[in-house]
Amino acid sequence: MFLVGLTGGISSGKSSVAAVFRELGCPVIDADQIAREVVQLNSRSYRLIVRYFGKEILLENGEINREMLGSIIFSDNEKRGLLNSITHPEIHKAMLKQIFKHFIQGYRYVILDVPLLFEANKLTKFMKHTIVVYCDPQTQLSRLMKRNKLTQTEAEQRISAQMPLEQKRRLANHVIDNSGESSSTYRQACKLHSQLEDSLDFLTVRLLAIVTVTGIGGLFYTLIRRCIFQ
Ligand SMILES: Nc1ncnc2c1ncn2[C@@H]1O[C@H](COP(=O)(O)OP(=O)(O)OP(=O)(O)O)[C@@H](O)[C@H]1O
Repeated sequence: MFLVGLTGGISSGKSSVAAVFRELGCPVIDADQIAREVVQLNSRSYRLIVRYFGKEILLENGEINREMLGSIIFSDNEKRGLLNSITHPEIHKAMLKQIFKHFIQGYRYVILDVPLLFEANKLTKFMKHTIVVYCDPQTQLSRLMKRNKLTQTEAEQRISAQMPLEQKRRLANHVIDNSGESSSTYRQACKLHSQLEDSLDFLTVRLLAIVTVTGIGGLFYTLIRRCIFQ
């Protein structure tokens, strides 16, 4: 099995493309969803966040006010680092669990939907392929304004707070252009899915797993034989 990173810009169409891959039977691990799960009430990360950021960041129902936390760390590098050091290990652990589950289930590849894949950078080295969901600047702006009910200035501010989509496009080894109709995006995703399914990259990890399991099994067998026959 191998890992494929799916990323893009705000409102460029990552969720829409992820939905197509799911429909095609490919497992998609959603980093945003995991990030929400690891800070759920009374989890380890939750307790640490409340300890370091105070009860002011809680909503009335006791859950973390993610928007408030987001605005606190937006302009404070030290606090962002602290929050990342609390949540990232938990997020990575949860991701690894899901990756392992899909590996055991025999999937050839798994998609990791990580909006800040290139910004975070740490994960890219584990990705055999990277996909950027691109759309032209005008389309991205109008879709964002429409979806989030933002003014043009607000939407432009959100877009410019991220790494430029053009730059992400150059960093990726596959690009799905979502500037047009959904049907065009669907066709591009289907084509890429067949290409990834046909790739023999999945064999590397499978062979490695077989060699490891056989090696460990052989070692145990030798040890047991020695214990019995000595
Ligand atoms: N090909 C398309 N044609 C028309 N609208 C589209 C198309 N693709 C996506 N959209 C719309 O654009 C908006 C953004 O799409 P989507 O939620 O998939 O993007 P995203 O990259 O996951 O966004 P974010 O990361 O900001 O949550 C949604 O309202 C979606 O319905």
